[in-house]
Amino acid sequence: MTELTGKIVLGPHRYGKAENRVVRIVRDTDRHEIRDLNVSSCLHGNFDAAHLEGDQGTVLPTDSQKQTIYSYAKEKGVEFVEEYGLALARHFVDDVEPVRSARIEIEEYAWERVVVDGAEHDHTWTRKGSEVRTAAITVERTGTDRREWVVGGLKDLVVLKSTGSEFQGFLTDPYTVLEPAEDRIMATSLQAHWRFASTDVDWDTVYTGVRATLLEVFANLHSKALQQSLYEMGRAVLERYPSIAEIRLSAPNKHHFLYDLARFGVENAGEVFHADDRPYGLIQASVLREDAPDAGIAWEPYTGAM
Ligand SMILES: O=c1[nH]c(=O)c2[nH]c(=O)[nH]c2[nH]1
Repeated sequence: MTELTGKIVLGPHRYGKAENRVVRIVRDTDRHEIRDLNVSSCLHGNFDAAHLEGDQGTVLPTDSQKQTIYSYAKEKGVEFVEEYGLALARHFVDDVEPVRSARIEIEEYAWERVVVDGAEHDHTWTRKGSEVRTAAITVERTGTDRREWVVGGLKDLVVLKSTGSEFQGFLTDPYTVLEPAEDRIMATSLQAHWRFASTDVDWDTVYTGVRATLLEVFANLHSKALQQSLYEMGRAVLERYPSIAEIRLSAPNKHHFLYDLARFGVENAGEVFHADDRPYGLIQASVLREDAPDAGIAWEPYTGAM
């Protein structure tokens, strides 16, 4: 047994208010708008004494962070979640002395208008699908220098194609029982997060375009594996959007196994499947430019929201 006797010290630490559920209604006219957000703040800085001595002198309460998050939803607005996140992160870094870096993580839930008598209703919506838009904004101060990173993204985008996917020619070992598939269902619940090279971006246009590009390539590429699909999806995004330095993709392989109907003398030519929920293959890849600017702490997750 190894016995360790080294001095015990405080390691990395940070704190914030996680998962503030902010719903902002814009009611300047009779046609209201809704933004439905889950916002987390995370501060990193000179907070050693709170851990070592119980001294709260440098600790801005997580409750104050929460109040700021709600007040900024009105003061700054949430038209673009990336700008709202930047305003919050800059505030914590610039105005709260002990803070060295601040990270704001945002999930946005989509709503769509109810249609009544053929017309979209002014102030009633239904929740739209499982898909979530995400943004992670990090601002860091070193001396007089300030660095900023914005990572846009989406998650829980469930997508399935019923042909145009194969998986063959794989390495085998004594435990391999998988049969090669030349025509299979491919389905996933996609997570994609893309890091911008700057903060001067047409946020919504890029979001809509990236989402459409991911789906277009998933649909149109004849896929030899999920790995190939992810790379081609990422490559297409970088080719079309020069404001993006890097994209990270994570895709559970939602397996659909051909159901054995031969036992009943019934033919099954790719028509009846069993959708298995676990275990699942989990394929992850990042695609980036060779000249991508330094990612710094852009990818350090806080809540696990992304
Ligand atoms: O697209 C796939 N990639 C894999 O790595 C893999 N492994 C597996 O069993 N099925 C699949 N499908």
